[in-house]
Amino acid sequence: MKLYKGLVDATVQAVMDIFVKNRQADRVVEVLLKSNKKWGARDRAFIAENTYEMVRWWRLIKYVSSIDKATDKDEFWTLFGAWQIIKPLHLKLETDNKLPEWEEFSRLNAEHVLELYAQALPIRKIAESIPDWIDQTGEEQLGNKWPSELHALNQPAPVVLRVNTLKSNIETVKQLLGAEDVETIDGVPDALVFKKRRNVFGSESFKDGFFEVQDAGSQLIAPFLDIKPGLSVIDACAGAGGKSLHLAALLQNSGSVLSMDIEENKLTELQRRAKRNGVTNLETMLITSEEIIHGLAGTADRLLLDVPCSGLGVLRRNPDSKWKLKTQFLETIRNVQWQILSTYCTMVKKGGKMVYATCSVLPSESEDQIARFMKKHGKEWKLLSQHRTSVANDGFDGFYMALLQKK
Ligand SMILES: C[S@@+](CC[C@H](N)C(=O)[O-])C[C@H]1O[C@@H](n2cnc3c(N)ncnc32)[C@H](O)[C@@H]1O
Repeated sequence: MKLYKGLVDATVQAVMDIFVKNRQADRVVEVLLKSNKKWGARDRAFIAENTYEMVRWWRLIKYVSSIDKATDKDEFWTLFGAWQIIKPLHLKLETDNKLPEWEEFSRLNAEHVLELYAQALPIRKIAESIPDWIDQTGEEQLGNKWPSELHALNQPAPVVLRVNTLKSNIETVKQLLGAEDVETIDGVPDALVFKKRRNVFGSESFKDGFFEVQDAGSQLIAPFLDIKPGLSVIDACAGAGGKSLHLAALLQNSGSVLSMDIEENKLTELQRRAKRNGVTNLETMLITSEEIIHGLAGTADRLLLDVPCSGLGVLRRNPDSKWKLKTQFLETIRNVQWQILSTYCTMVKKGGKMVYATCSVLPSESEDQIARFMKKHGKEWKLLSQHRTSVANDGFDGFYMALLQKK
């Protein structure tokens, strides 16, 4: 293993910013990589990979370093060094684990680190690096499916694209990106996945709106809503519009998409993306009170409720969220989900359809909410189908979707 001090220092600083200053990992990496134009592609990959790996395996790394709470830079260097010692074993890589003889690594005893690593392996919450309460909740709610799901959620996610059929098609995008570098995905008609990780945001075809980056599981949600050209569709938790853009493409720019959210900045970003995507049938609306929802009663042929959730189905993309999530948040967010589901459903017309979706592996945010809804509203609603994607089973992020029809 060849390490360069400047790159290690940058990585150590990034990890410190994430854990000490409580900054978001993807933002920290983005800003850091922009700050030094001299770094080449390999340097950037080194910093990004090692930062994400350390965030992902944080509890394990602290355990093998015998550091409970790191606050100063020396400790972060030690944690980095410990990760380099166990990394080849833990990620099954064919690289050696000998550290350079730098002063910064002088506190580390490689033999002891490896002993502690062997001790950690049988303890799932440490070996899989997850807070006690998430491990316990996962086990309670997923039973024997939890260990494999948790393990899969700790693997880095592939880069998946959704080809924007308003502007291009899968064959053209394949050629533009290099047909030998991408693959199609069975059952997800507009998806292309990179064989090797690649940053696509700088490419001309991205700037031209030929594709968006969107996980395969997420790409199943808009079609699940049974979209046909000409329909009027509401996406009530639209965020920055990943699924709104897909809905507009499935409508072939006919009918209408009304994208709503409670956060204005997300809707502004959505409008920017809609323009790049060549979307012409979409409007945004900020939700400022429940009156806005009542005012749209009975207007939608289709309603998407992509509700806020724990994000425990997308941990491989946002590994820092496992350290930031708190038990109390789960309780609160379930109430918000229920509130959205039971109030916003009034926007659907008779005979219209609604999809309730989460990016959580937990039934309490997903199947249980729909079961509760059907118990209360079974006279007015029919549950047509439910579907779950699983990182362990199909390699897609962990999404849940339920399709309901208003009688
Ligand atoms: C899972 S995210 C949506 C992701 C988005 N649909 C996409 O595909 O990119 C959930 C969204 O719900 C929004 N939200 C939270 N509470 C809400 C509420 N009461 N009504 C509507 N949207 C809400 C959040 O701001 C967030 O953007």
